[in-house]
Parts: sequence; C-alpha cells; structure tokens
Amino acid sequence: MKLQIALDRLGYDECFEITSEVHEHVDIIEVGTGVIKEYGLGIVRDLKTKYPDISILADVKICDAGKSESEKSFEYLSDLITVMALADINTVRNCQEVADRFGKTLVVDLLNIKDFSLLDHLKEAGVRAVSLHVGKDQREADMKPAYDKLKEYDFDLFVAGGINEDNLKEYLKFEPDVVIVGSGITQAKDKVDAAKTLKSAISEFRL
Ligand SMILES: O=C(CO)[C@H](O)[C@H](O)COP(=O)(O)O
Repeated sequence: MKLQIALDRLGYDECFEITSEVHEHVDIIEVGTGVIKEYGLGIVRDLKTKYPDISILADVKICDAGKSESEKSFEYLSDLITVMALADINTVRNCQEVADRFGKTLVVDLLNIKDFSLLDHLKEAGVRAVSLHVGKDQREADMKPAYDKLKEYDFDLFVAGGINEDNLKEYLKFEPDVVIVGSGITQAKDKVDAAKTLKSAISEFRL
C-alpha cells in the first residue's frame, strides 16, 4: 500500500517547500488540478526533474481529447495521469492507449459516478487503476456501496477525499493500493509528523 501526497491549492514555491519536507515519507507526489491550472504542466516537469526517483501524478482530470491531452501530460514527465470516468469511454480508451505506449499509468477518477455498471466498460477499455474519490463538495457521500462493488474487480484502487490521521483506519479496511492525502498533510501543523504517521500506519496495516 502506498501513500500519495496531493499538492492542492498551493503556490509554486509552497509545492517545492512541502515536497522537500515530506518526500522521504511518500511514494507518489500528486500535482493537483488547480496547481496545474495555475502554473501549467511545467511544474510537473520541474518536480520530476528535482525528484527523479519519486513517481509524479499529474491530476489533469481529462474529460475529452484523450489522446492529445494524455500525450502532452506524459511529455511533461508525468508518471501517472487522471481521466474522469464521466468522460466518453473513447476518451478513457484513448488515454489508456497513450499511457500504455509511454509505459506509464492511467488512473480513472470515479468522482460522482453512481452507476457502477461503468466498471465493466472500463475493464473492456483496458483500464487497470481507478480512484474512488469523494470530492470537496460532497464530503457526506456514502462510499460503502462503491467499495463493495469494486471488490468484484481487480483494479488497482486509489482512495481520496478528506483522508487524515484520524479517519485513515476507515479507508484502510477497504484495502486500497494507494491512499491519497492532501490537506491532511499540507495543512497539518507538523507536515513531516503527519506524513510519517500516515506512512507508518499504512505500512503496518494488516486486516
Ligand atoms: O483531487 C484530489 C484527488 O483526485 C484531491 O487531491 C484529493 O481529494 C486529496 O485532497 P484532500 O485530502 O485534501 O481531500
């Protein structure tokens, strides 16, 4: 199980400051959608250049033009990128084909998906990783039915949305492959301590 830090709602320098503090305790660095909107994919390339041994996820949340959007993201050195499950299945398929060609990873973001018959289509499109993501505007959503449904599939599972040291256990029981934590680290008083605590809880977790 891996820990992914999400760099959201931060300035360019803050992203580098926080990364320099916590990089030893995380497995994947996510450059958040808003950060990419503000600074462009150049910040993904700059982080990867500084931390070549850490995987960088560009949370580009692709909705259309899957081939060109994903090619561009990988050209800027992303190791992983995201596409929205609500996009047309051809968009997802095109992103997956590009990810396979680059030898990189596509994560399909299931934000706001309520009809899980979609998972069969994702499988058919060659998808291997999905993210069960509770959005900032929907924190009360009950994700249990989604977790139960996902157990029937062998996707690599990322989980995201308001995860912190206090509620981590609630997510670990669903046995995700990657736990994504944004504000639980970036807004913590002691970011290094938060990252260390989360990483050791994840590493020590046994069902
Ligand atoms: O968009 C995201 C993942 O796809 C966010 O980065 C994720 O929700 C983590 O942020 P937080 O822990 O602050 O909720």
